[in-house]
This record gives sequence, C-alpha cells and structure tokens, in this order.
Amino acid sequence: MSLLVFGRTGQLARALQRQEAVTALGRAEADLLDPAACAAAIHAAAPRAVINAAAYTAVDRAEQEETLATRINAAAPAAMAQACAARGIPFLHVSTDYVFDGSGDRPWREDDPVGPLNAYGRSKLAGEAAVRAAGGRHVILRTSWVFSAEGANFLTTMLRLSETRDSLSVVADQLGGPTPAAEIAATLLRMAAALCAGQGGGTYHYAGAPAISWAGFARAIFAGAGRDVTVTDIPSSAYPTPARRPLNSRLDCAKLRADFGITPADWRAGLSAALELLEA
Ligand SMILES: NC(=O)C1=CN([C@@H]2O[C@H](COP(=O)(O)OP(=O)(O)OC[C@H]3O[C@@H](n4cnc5c(N)ncnc54)[C@H](OP(=O)(O)O)[C@@H]3O)[C@@H](O)[C@H]2O)C=CC1
Ligand SMILES: Cc1cn([C@H]2C[C@H](O)[C@@H](COP(=O)(O)OP(=O)(O)O[C@H]3O[C@@H](C)C(=O)[C@@H](O)[C@H]3O)O2)c(=O)[nH]c1=O
Ligand SMILES: [Mg+2]
Repeated sequence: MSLLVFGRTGQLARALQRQEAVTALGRAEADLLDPAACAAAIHAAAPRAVINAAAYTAVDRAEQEETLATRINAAAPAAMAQACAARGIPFLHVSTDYVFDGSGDRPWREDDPVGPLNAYGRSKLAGEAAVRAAGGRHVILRTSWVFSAEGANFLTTMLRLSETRDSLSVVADQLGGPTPAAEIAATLLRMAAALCAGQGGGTYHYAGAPAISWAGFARAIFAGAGRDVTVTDIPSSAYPTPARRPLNSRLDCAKLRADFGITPADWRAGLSAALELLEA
C-alpha cells in the first residue's frame, strides 16, 4: 500500500514524487472539479494515506472564478477527506497563510481567528472546515509563499522579469515566510508516517524562516542568482491587484516543533538549492 497523492505537476506534487515512491494522480486521472471521482480514486487505490497536493492557486484569477476555486479547494478535499474517514486512513491537506487577515504584528498561531481577504483564501478556508468536518484522522498543514526551481512562483517570476528589466518595484509591507516546496514535502511525508503509526493530527503551521518582505525576498533572489536588478520598496497600495493580500502573513510554527519535532527550514538554503538546480 503506497501513499496516494492528488496532483502530479504542481510544485509540491513534484517534490513529493521526488522524495518517495508515491502514486500521483494528475488532472487526467482525477479532476478535482469532479469530487466524486476523487473519492472513487481513493477507494480504487486503497492507499495507506492520502496527501492532497492539488489546488486552485491563481490568487488574482480566483476573484473572478470563486465558484470554480471553491469546488477545487473545498468540495474536492471534502470528498477526499470523507473517503479517507470511511476507509480509516489518514488524510493530509495543505492550506495557506491567506486564511488570515494579515492584521497585527506577531506570527499567527493555529487557533487564531481567521478572516481571509480574498476569494482564494475563502476557498482554502472552506476546504479546511470540510476536512475537519469529515471527522477522520487528518493533518491540515498551513504554509506560505511556496517556491521551487520549477512551476509558477515568486522565484521563477522574478528570474523571468530579470531577463528584461534592470529595476523592479516590489511590495515591502507584506511580511511572510518563503517556503521551499521540498521542505513541505519532507514534512508531509514525516507527518504521514506518524499518522499511520497512530500519532494524532490536527492543524499545523509550517513556513520557512526568517520572515521577510516580498521586496527582501526579491533582493535575495537577485543576489543569489547574480543578477543586477535594483529592487525598490513600495507599499501594497502602489501595486494594485484584483485580490487583496495580508500584510502580516507570518506563521508561528511552535506547535509543529512541539508535537512532531519538526523545525521550519531556513528558506535561504532552499533558495540556494533552487538556484543551483536552475543553473545546472
Ligand atoms: N503556491 C503557494 O505559494 C502556496 C501554496 N499553498 C498550498 O499548497 C498546496 C500546493 O501548492 P503548489 O504546489 O504551490 O501549487 P501549484 O500551483 O504549483 O500546483 C497546483 C496543482 O494542482 C493541480 N490542479 C489544479 N486544478 C486541478 C484540477 N481541477 N484537477 C486536478 N488537479 C488540479 C495542478 O495541475 P495542473 O498542472 O494540471 O494544472 C497542479 O498539479 C496547495 O494546497 C496550495 O493551496 C499554500 C501556501 C502558499
Ligand atoms: C511580480 C511582482 C509582484 N509583486 C507583489 C504582488 C504580491 O503582493 C507579491 C507576491 O506576488 P505573487 O503573485 O507571487 O503572490 P501570490 O500569488 O499572492 O502568492 C501567494 O500564493 C498563494 C497560492 C498562497 O497560498 C500564498 O501563500 C502566497 O504564496 O509581490 C510586486 O510587488 N512586484 C512585482 O513585480
Ligand atoms: Mg501567484
């Protein structure tokens, strides 16, 4: 019995496949727009645990497509969690810092009040509620600012922009923890093993450290990649987007350390590793 992963092409799905011989289902095998098909895929595979690494992640586009985003980010995980509960196997789901409203100046804890500012955040929050409501053994791992050498993420966006630009304006008032996809994959695999061995579960935060602004992250990317791009700090108000984003996106990861002995990765090491891969 292997681990079943929903998602094959995304950042996290790829990292999971690289680290363990999981069965990964792409869109063609299991479309999250068809929740019943996702449940059927779990029953057919009879895995020892299920990790959902698929999601609707286009934050700005979600403002126009909230119904679609909610089907993928909430109805599908609901069906997956129910199927897992029925089979008595653990379900591991991934959520986001965007369930919080970004107020205050201390890192968010798992039991802090949520208040998403945008449609993507609302769809992910609905997914969390559905996974809990299914009543099975589960983990909801909230992470933030995921990056890797592949796929659509802030790192690959910055490198693409640096091909044609020698200066960029980047928001400096949104703070969070950039998180390497490989570290989330490793964490989920450790948690899956623990859950299969009977250890609890629940909602946990896992984000890279130390916290930084998007502008600071951009500077680290250009320094690491040896690209001569000048980054100018701007406030969020100077970078209008369809979706509002939280200012304080920092996640307090103490609970994961206490319960599972897992410490947040330093994103600077993950950045170096990703840049090395990109240069190879
Ligand atoms: N990216 C980020 O910065 C953050 C992500 N997260 C969460 O982490 C998890 C992993 O995200 P990440 O790997 O970055 O996401 P990506 O955007 O890299 O990948 C999304 C994956 O979901 C798949 N997918 C989307 N729609 C469907 C569908 N209808 N049916 C089947 N598969 C579908 C995509 O497949 P296809 O290639 O076919 O489109 C792709 O494999 C998600 O739960 C996300 O919400 C949390 C915090 C930050
Ligand atoms: C390209 C660009 C972006 N920005 C800003 C916009 C935004 O506030 C910030 C990051 O841009 P992105 O579009 O990469 O961010 P975004 O897509 O909102 O990233 C989020 O994705 C979802 C899936 C999550 O769950 C979150 O944790 C988070 O990672 O940088 C600039 O200021 N200048 C720029 O040139
Ligand atoms: Mg994005």
